[in-house]
Amino acid sequence: MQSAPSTRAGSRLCVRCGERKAALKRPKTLEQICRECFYVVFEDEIHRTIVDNCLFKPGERVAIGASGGKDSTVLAYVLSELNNRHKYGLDLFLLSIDEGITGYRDDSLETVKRNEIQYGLPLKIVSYKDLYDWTMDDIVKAIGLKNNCTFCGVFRRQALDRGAALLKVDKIVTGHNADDIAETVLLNILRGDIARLSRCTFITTGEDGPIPRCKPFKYTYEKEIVMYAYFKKLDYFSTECIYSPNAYRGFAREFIKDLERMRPRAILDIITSGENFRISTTTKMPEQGTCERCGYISSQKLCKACVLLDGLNRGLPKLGIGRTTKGGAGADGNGERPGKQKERNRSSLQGKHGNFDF
Ligand SMILES: Nc1ncnc2c1ncn2[C@@H]1O[C@H](COP(=O)(O)OP(=O)(O)OP(=O)(O)O)[C@@H](O)[C@H]1O
Repeated sequence: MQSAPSTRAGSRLCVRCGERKAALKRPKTLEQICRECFYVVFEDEIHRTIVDNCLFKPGERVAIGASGGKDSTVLAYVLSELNNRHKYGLDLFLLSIDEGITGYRDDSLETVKRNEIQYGLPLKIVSYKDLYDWTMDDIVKAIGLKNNCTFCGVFRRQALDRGAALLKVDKIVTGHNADDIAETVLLNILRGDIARLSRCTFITTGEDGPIPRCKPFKYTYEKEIVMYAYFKKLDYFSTECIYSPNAYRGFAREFIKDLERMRPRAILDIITSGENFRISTTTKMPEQGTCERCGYISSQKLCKACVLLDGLNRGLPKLGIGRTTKGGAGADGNGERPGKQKERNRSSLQGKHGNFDF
């Protein structure tokens, strides 16, 4: 269901081509441009981001994390266009994680299945039920609405890696956009999460982990993604997750939207600030190892997913939430006790959908 974005352009000519009537005011620059020029600048900026940051090598297999939402749908569409146009030589796949959220993910997966046909990209779906024997519906029954995003974020992160391994891809790309990254910078500052602050602006992460992840929309504004999807009539699913009442991120989001209204560059400025933070050399950072139980990357004896699963399976779903557990991955950002550097450096994996750090 697509609602019309506000495009607010007058009857002037496009400032780029000077020929066609302007159809929209570009949110990033406030230029009045026509639709055709908007497509060109939007796609070219993503192409430049890909080339300037050497995101891909010819011949690579790349999984697009496809939720059916606007960001990943536009990413799948634009990436396959650019791949053909600029001959990147990539083998693209859609990778969807079915968290088991009735009335939300089942519907959005139907959109991804249509995208599979529309864009001619093979789709792989991996479910929490198969991987963990728990769906998010089951988890919410056990833990309630508070903190469920922690489970979802931790489990999705691993599920994407496991799905990517099944597809034998070299890279995962996600639809995280400039607004998402600016929010994450702000939230990491507010939570004092230095370890995450230092890497949340990286365009590629996880190069030391199982499969690197990149964010080709790092500099792409959410409003422009919505406009692009709307004008191109892309088929996407636009309902918010029924289990994600993450108020803290919501406030950060609203704050950034207010700043953007006053100064469109604010989003890029926050990202630049995040990139330029320098972490004191005396700050202790977590050391990367592997989980003793499942072998997944972890800075603790057990990875966060195993700690959370332990809690669920023992009927103690709050185990691993908001408190550091002995021998297990530590505190979640929300339940954090102040002033404990060691804990603050650990994961606060709670994002809009729990996925703070890609
Ligand atoms: N269930 C999923 N399966 C595969 N990839 C996912 C899934 N959920 C999120 N992602 C990936 O993580 C990115 C950021 O997810 P987030 O939950 O923040 O949603 P979003 O900003 O609304 O993005 P989208 O509009 O693509 O849903 C998505 O763009 C997508 O690439």
